[in-house]
Amino acid sequence: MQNTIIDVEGLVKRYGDFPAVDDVSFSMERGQCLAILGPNGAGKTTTVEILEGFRSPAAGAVTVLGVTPRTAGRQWHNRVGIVLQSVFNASTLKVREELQLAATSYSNPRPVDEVLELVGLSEKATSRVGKLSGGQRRRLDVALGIIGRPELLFLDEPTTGFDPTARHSFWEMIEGLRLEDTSVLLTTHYLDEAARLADRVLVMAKGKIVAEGTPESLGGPRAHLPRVRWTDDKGRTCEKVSADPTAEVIALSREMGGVIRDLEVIRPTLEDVYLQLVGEKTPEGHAA
Ligand SMILES: Nc1ncnc2c1ncn2[C@@H]1O[C@H](COP(=O)(O)OP(=O)(O)OP(=O)(O)O)[C@@H](O)[C@H]1O
Repeated sequence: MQNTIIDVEGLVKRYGDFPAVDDVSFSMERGQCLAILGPNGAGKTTTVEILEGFRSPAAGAVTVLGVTPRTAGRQWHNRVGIVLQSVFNASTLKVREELQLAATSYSNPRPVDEVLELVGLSEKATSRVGKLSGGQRRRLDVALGIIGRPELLFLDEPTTGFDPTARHSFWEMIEGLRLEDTSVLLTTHYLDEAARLADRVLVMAKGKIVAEGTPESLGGPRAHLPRVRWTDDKGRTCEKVSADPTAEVIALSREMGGVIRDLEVIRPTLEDVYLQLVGEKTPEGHAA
């Protein structure tokens, strides 16, 4: 079985003259969860829609599961699960019926009740699709994406509209699917979601990849250094980036005669690193 399941080389997509995706290359290995992050309009959905076969590239080469998505046949579609960014589902069916109908398209679908349980919709099995709340509809979208037991699952902003409990259940569900070797390509604006689920992260901005790495290494080692923050004797907030915060705190404690006012040691989250990468935040505070 091949290990590279997504291979993108020099991908370009223009809308008129506007380069929505501008010479993007990356690959994804089987079993990985890859998160594509980036501000609104960065080109994430356009890239993913090309990988899903919904759009044609202007230039570049794309293979997904060894096949060019735009011309892929039914067999390929059976191996791929897709949860689009927003889906208008005008179905008049009940939730279980909707899933039963979807399951008939696949050769080896998951049992409907198992899927209902996985996405937390068992109690809504007999409700009409049109009567679901926004978050419940989103769970149904995810259920429709996974019912065919896909090898590769595309999730475009899957937890938008979920309450915090539902998001945590969703993450556990994805972790469960990954234990069954499902590869996942995720786009999300929730950095905690990417940090929790992804092995690798790509950051896109203005149609290009501006950074890539693991959630722990993105942006280089300096971006992950902890900050020691405190209030000095004049009431000013001070901050120092340090590879050795313990030494910093000991030195400060000596200097300040024991108690360090408002002491905090802050480890940058993926969100902090991301915001610096896309230029929406500069390191704050002033050094001592
Ligand atoms: N069908 C279209 N016609 C013209 N321009 C488009 C079309 N679809 C997207 N664009 C433009 O291409 C750029 C990239 O859009 P895309 O939807 O890929 O971004 P995104 O990173 O997914 O954004 P978001 O986080 O808001 O979903 C945007 O500037 C958008 O306005």
